[in-house]
Amino acid sequence: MNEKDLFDVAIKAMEKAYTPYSHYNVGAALVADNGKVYSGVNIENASYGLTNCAERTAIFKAVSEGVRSIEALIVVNGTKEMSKPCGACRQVMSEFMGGSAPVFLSNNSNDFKEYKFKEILPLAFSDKDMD
Ligand SMILES: O=c1ccn([C@H]2C[C@H](O)[C@@H](CO)O2)c(=O)[nH]1
Ligand SMILES: [Zn+2]
Repeated sequence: MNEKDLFDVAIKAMEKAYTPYSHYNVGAALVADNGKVYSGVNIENASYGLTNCAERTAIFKAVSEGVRSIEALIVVNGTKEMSKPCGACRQVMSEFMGGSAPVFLSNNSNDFKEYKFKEILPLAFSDKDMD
């Protein structure tokens, strides 16, 4: 699965985003250690702070099926602006991603910026060595 395939999965997943408050749709897709691909969307709430981002939804779906390591992750959104995961999601990523694992930040138009995880969360508070 390359970043283009992962992009297609995330864009398709994004149709299911639940965003009655912000109308800002986000989709995420990841490749897990078991070879499977998991997707997630943002899920908002009338109590705004309880919103779960697309990235964490995808990660929590994977981990709840036994995944403990994420090999690659992409984030798309419904606009032309590139996605930027929030701090909470970056911290959750640090639990399951190695420092060199690729994170693709994208938009709705198949533009990519590829980062190593450690580039988007330097000095991570983590149990692991971020290599
Ligand atoms: O990387 C991001 C940034 C924001 N959001 C969501 C949270 C909220 O539903 C909406 C606006 O912040 O976008 C994500 O899911 N992922
Ligand atoms: Zn987030």
